Amino acid sequence: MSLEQHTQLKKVAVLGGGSFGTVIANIMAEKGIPVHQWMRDANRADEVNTQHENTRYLPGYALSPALVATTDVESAVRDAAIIFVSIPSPSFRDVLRQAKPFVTSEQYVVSTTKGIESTGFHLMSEIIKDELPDVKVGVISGPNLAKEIAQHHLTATVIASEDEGVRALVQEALHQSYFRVYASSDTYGVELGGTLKNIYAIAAGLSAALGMGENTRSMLMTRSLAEMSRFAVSMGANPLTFLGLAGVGDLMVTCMSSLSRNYRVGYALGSGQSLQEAVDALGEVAEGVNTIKIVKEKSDEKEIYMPLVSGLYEVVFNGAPVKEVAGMLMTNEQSTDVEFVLPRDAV
Ligand SMILES: NC(=O)C1=CN([C@@H]2O[C@H](COP(=O)(O)OP(=O)(O)OC[C@H]3O[C@@H](n4cnc5c(N)ncnc54)[C@H](O)[C@@H]3O)[C@@H](O)[C@H]2O)C=CC1
Ligand SMILES: O=C(CO)COP(=O)(O)O
Repeated sequence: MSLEQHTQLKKVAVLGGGSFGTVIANIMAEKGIPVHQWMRDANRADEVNTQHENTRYLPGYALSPALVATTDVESAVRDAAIIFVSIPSPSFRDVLRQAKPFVTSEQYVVSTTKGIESTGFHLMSEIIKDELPDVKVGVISGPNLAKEIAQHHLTATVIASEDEGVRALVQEALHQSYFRVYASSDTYGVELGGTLKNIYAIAAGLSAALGMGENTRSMLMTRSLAEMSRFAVSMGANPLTFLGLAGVGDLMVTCMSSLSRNYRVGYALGSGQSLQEAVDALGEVAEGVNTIKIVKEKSDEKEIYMPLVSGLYEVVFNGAPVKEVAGMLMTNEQSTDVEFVLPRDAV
């Protein structure tokens, strides 16, 4: 479908009834675009349609009365110009398969999910291409705490796609007075940025719970950026993407806000809870927990130097004391600040 044909957005679909799916759907409903949000829970759909609230994931936030929720995936997806998929990574492929019989090659499919499929290291854009090889694909990512968007705090995101039409249409669909959408062609880098920062948000929550200071937090965030861009570049991403909203922008918000679920998991661990207790208390997805494991495995396999990931893995999954791990990181071999300026092996 050409861009001209798309410009009147007659219908958009959002798959997922959680906090992010709901705010993305609501942004478009508020500007008059017909939005069909698919969710599996019939009571929740009924609540969105009649009370205009999602009390499980966004309690206390009024939703647009124009937002239509449904449990029928066919009616949600059929004839939608864009299908946003906002489903946690472990279920992403399964939900795409449910939608697949009703999706045509003219539709655009855009992931909002910040995670990696555990078997085979697939990002969500790769799963879309795998399951729906004929559609055009995009991802959105950036510093986008759902509850702040629901309150209309000024926010920006990135639409990344190799296809100009996808980028333009998503900008048109999501742009709002409080929501600005920037474009990128580095799909893999933007997607990895959103995914990897969840790991470091857990580390930031841990260090906050242990009363570490602001110097520590700045060091942690900056070295996290160095580590995540090193990993992403070795996987084929553009390092400059990490200077943008989907890199440093998302890293900052997630490492600094207690609204981040990943940060909260880290904080709970640092306060003495077990991983199971921390995850159970959250009741929502914290993608970073699985991502630590998946990225640790991949970095070991590809021999990518990721001391923060290795240390965090020991803390989260093997019960290593944080202070001991932090001590080891501080006494590691000497290194360089920005390795794209002075390579690591130059010291
Ligand atoms: N909440 C946020 O602030 C942001 C979240 N994201 C990303 O968006 C993705 C979705 O996150 P949230 O909406 O926040 O998660 P959430 O935990 O709030 O909700 C997850 C939703 O997915 C549904 N779901 C899970 N498995 C399902 C299945 N098999 N079939 C049907 N529905 C299923 C749940 O019922 C729930 O409605 C995550 O990857 C997250 O990292 C991205 C930006 C911001
Ligand atoms: O990705 C997010 C903000 O950009 C949300 O982070 P959490 O999944 O940690 O809540």
